[in-house]
Amino acid sequence: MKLAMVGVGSMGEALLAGWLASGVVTPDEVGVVQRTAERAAQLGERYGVPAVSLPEAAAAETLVLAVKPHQMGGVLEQVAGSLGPDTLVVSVAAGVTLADLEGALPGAAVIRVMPNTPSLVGHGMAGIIAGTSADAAQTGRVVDLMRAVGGAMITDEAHLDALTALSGSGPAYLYYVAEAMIEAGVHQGLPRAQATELVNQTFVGAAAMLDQAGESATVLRERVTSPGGTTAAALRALDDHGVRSGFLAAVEACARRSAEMSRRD
Ligand SMILES: NC(=O)C1=CN([C@@H]2O[C@H](COP(=O)(O)OP(=O)(O)OC[C@H]3O[C@@H](n4cnc5c(N)ncnc54)[C@H](OP(=O)(O)O)[C@@H]3O)[C@@H](O)[C@H]2O)C=CC1
Ligand SMILES: O=C(O)[C@@H]1CCC=N1
Repeated sequence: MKLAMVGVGSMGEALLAGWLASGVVTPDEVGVVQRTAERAAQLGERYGVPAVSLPEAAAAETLVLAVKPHQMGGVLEQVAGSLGPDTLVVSVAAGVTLADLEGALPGAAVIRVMPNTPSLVGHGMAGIIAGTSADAAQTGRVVDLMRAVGGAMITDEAHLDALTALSGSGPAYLYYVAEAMIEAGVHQGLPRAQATELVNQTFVGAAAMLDQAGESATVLRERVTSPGGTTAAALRALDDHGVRSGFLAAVEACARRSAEMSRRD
């Protein structure tokens, strides 16, 4: 089996769907392990991927672990007993360090990835950290998998809390801003459906500009901001309400929580 996944919830399904849509793997090359038979059957219907046993999954070329951090200890114990000699283990869990993974799976090739849910639509962003036993070809294999569903950045574990606070959790901040803008539009008297279409398409357009216009966020913002005009009034209100410092505090809190989750003392 080319790719096995243990835990296919929000993040696991985003990766699975993105990988299958990209063609980097086909359904017959994948096996999934889920806690309940109902969820496994749902994934089978949705993606044509078979449910496999944990020992079968543990012998796959690449084994992706996408359970919640607190569920990882039990899963690693089970995996340790049946890990294939050449199986590459990829964990996407926040707060489960390379030392935790390598301690539970002595000698195994392990790679930590911090992905995000836009992988579902091929616009993910992932940080990748190779463990001590992972070789360049194995790291390259994970880079290829993550590039198939978006961007990939090789980094080191010292930067993972900050990376988690930007790209791992970041989509949630943007959905939060989108929700707030839609609500503001409704307050201005727009029907909710219209406010939603206006905001969603504005996000799509602004994101495409960041991606394709070759200009910084600062330059793009300045181009919208006519002197003495409407945007300047809006940005002044955002500053007055501490939105910029709110983002600084949010990113700090996220990175701090990621670090806390990584500490076992
Ligand atoms: N959500 C996100 O945006 C991101 C999440 N992550 C990481 O991804 C991991 C998963 O998060 P998320 O997808 O949000 O969580 P979910 O709860 O949505 O998914 C976890 C999945 O694992 C399943 N599961 C639990 N225990 C087992 C087991 N022993 N064997 C097989 N399957 C099992 C759960 O099944 P059941 O529901 O039946 O318990 C569930 O489907 C976390 O470690 C998180 O840190 C990383 C980056 C972004
Ligand atoms: O909220 C969490 O803990 C996970 C990790 C990054 C995004 N979601």
